[in-house]
Amino acid sequence: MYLVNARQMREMDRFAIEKIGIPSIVLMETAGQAVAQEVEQRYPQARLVVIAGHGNNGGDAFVLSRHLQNRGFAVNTWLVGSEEKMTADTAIAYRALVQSRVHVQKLTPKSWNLFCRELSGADVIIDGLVGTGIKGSLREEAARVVMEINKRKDRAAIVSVDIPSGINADNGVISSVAVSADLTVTFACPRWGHFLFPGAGHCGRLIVRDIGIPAWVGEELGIKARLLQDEFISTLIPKRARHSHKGSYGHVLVIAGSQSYVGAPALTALGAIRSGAGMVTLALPESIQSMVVGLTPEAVYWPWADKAGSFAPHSWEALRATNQPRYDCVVVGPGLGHEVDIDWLKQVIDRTSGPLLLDADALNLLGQDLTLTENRMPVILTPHPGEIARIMKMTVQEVEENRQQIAVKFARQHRVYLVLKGTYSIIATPQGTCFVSPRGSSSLAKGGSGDVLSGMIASFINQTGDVLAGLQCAVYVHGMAGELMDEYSGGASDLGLWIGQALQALAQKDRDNHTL
Ligand SMILES: NC(=O)C1=CN([C@@H]2O[C@H](COP(=O)(O)OP(=O)(O)OC[C@H]3O[C@@H](n4cnc5c(N)ncnc54)[C@H](OP(=O)(O)O)[C@@H]3O)[C@@H](O)[C@H]2O)[C@@H](O)CC1
Ligand SMILES: Nc1ncnc2c1ncn2[C@@H]1O[C@H](COP(=O)(O)OP(=O)(O)O)[C@@H](O)[C@H]1O
Ligand SMILES: [K+]
Repeated sequence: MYLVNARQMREMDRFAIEKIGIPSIVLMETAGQAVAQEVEQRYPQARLVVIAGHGNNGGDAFVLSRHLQNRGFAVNTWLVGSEEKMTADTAIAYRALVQSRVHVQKLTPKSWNLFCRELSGADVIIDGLVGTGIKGSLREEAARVVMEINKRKDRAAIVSVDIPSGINADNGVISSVAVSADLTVTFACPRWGHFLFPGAGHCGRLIVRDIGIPAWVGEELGIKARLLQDEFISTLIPKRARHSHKGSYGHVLVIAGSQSYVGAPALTALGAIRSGAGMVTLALPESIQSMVVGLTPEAVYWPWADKAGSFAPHSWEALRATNQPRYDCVVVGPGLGHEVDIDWLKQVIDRTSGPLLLDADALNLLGQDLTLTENRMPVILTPHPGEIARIMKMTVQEVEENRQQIAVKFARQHRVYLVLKGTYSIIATPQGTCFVSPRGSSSLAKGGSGDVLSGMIASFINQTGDVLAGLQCAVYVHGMAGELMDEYSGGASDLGLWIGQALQALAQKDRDNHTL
């Protein structure tokens, strides 16, 4: 499913109207009906207050008001704005509502108290004040309305049309206030503002409804961002052949760990093992090997020269050995600590082949010289916002406010695959495309979950034989496993169990899709 900004949504609309010939009023009618259906299904017999602005978002709200009234709902509809400023389609939707003998009240200083009383008596409040057409911060009257809506949050369900009013659909920024919705019904495809914070935190449950714009329009318009979904991921999950052996599923090499971070290599190995890797070798500073062995008996151990509990400066020379097995994907970084230096990393990069994933402390080293991976492909970087901020010499806030642009620009410029981790992780490719995973949970907001993800990425790259597919599977399944795990009690080392459950759920989905 495509993920768009406000301009791209307008272009999709225009294409549907001008090139396909769907009249714009039909799109509005379909959009309004779609929200009406969602409300009818979820809140039967509710008393509704519908709030409409004079833009097309308000037009959608007028349409849904008419349909819900026709289905027997008690609806009070308010216009916040003026009839004169309505768009052509909104004016049509408004007239149809009025001519259906529905009284639309106008919000004025005089009617304000009545408006507040009606809000207090509502079971469901529909927010059609402003959608993707918002400019800057909400003006005073709209902001007051939003605050009144939010005051009823405990007593009424709040449903936003397209996007909660006050959120910038391009970047999720809230300049002043925004509606805090329980349910948001959007059309055709989601907008970035639904997945970028703080806006994303105001959407409640997000429903995407088809309004008749064919999916290929996104491709036609060159839209490069997509939201990952179960149906797509279930087709990527590699099948296990009955007639297979450990060599069939790839060999992962993890170069990680130090005295202070004994668990990190173990968690990375666990991520790889629990998601189907055939073989995992752990290269560790010699002195910590005995501690890690007890944590992951499935791994093969490769002790490297040690200096005070970290990799010694020349420990990379282990890679010179001529009798090494073939490693299909290499992970460097989890728990390295601060003792290794950039020359050590350079040697490791130069002396390994195949897909290379740099995580954690390896990313901090890479920040000292971004040319290190220039001649090495493919390279995968998995920073959290703090790590990319350090690499790019920005603040975490700057990163979080520009997640999409930073991920895409960095991946293109440095010709790497980048996973910008976070509540909705973004995968960006060297070609400039990007993918957002809607999956995840606060159960993952704990030390070590990123280490597990790195192992999963390597494992899925090997099993799918494709870097992008491996990244998509790993990030998505990691998020699903987090959703299945208890938010409080589940830790990174418990993820293994839930990875299995997530994979089974996806396999079932794939079977369902192929059953007539
Ligand atoms: N394919 C789809 O997805 C379809 C989408 N559709 C719908 O169209 C919507 C987009 O419609 P749109 O372009 O008319 O803009 P919209 O969101 O109503 O905002 C403009 C209005 O907001 C106002 N306003 C602006 N800034 C403001 C501020 N700071 N503070 C206060 N007010 C402010 C502005 O007022 P003005 O400045 O003009 O006085 C104007 O009235 C989209 O979200 C979806 O619901 C469907 O109808 C069809 C298919
Ligand atoms: N609230 C959340 N919702 C979804 N995913 C989350 C959340 N918090 C953390 N995660 C995920 O958990 C992982 C944490 O990685 P990271 O910060 O590198 O942890 P560590 O370095 O301790 O292993 C990332 O994949 C991130 O996307
Ligand atoms: K809205």
